[in-house]
Amino acid sequence: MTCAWNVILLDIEGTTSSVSFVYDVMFPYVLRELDAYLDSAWNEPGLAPVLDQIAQDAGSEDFATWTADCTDESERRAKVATEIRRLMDGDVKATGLKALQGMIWKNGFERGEMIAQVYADVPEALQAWTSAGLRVYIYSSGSIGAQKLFFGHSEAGNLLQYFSGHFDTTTGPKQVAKSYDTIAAEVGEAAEKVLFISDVVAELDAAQEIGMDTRLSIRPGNKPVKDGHSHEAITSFAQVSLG
Ligand SMILES: CSCCC(=O)C(=O)COP(=O)(O)O
Ligand SMILES: [Mg+2]
Repeated sequence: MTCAWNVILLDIEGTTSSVSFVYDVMFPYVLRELDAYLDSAWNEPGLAPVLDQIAQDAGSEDFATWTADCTDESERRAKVATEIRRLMDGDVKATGLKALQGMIWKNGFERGEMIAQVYADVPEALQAWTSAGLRVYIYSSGSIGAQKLFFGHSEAGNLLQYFSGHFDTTTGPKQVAKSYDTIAAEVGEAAEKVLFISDVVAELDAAQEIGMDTRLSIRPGNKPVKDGHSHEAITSFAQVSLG
């Protein structure tokens, strides 16, 4: 059997998994744990680059410059917590925020306080696609660390074995065509050999602009999509026909 694609690239929220799991379980977990996490992890070396990224996302050079007006560490921590809450209120998909969320979710997934929801057709499709010789990658606004925690602790078990790799916003914004060019180059395929599935038309438009094939994911609870787009819609991965 010859297949139209060599690679399937997947979004998470609204595609493999429900928007409500992210908004009603994962984001509240971050808001609940944020202050305690910042207190306990403040001096850990892994936090420093994330704080620099949060400062850069806010338009500053680095964390030291961004917090130059703070008189002590508790003021610096409070400034970070306020910024994280502001970004989450606006659902901003900033790279630093996403990295910090991933670090906070680590405890939740590893202690079994959260188990990632995936649609029932997802594990079956991952199995079928990889058995057919396709490579599957994730491209999500969630950090690569968060993606690995998520699929490593799903209600269908550890699904990481199915993925050949992961991309997040460190590759570029999801609504920008150049990001998909970079991904095609990194996975070593012509854009035409990549199928991208997402719930967001602007992301699909960007992928289509460079020649990727696309499917619009329609799942319960997704934001309604306006007519007039040029993407075939699917309600289940079982509708992806390998030819
Ligand atoms: C494990 S990713 C958690 C969900 C998340 O934070 C997010 O922003 C998902 O965005 P997507 O690009 O997958 O729609
Ligand atoms: Mg999505």
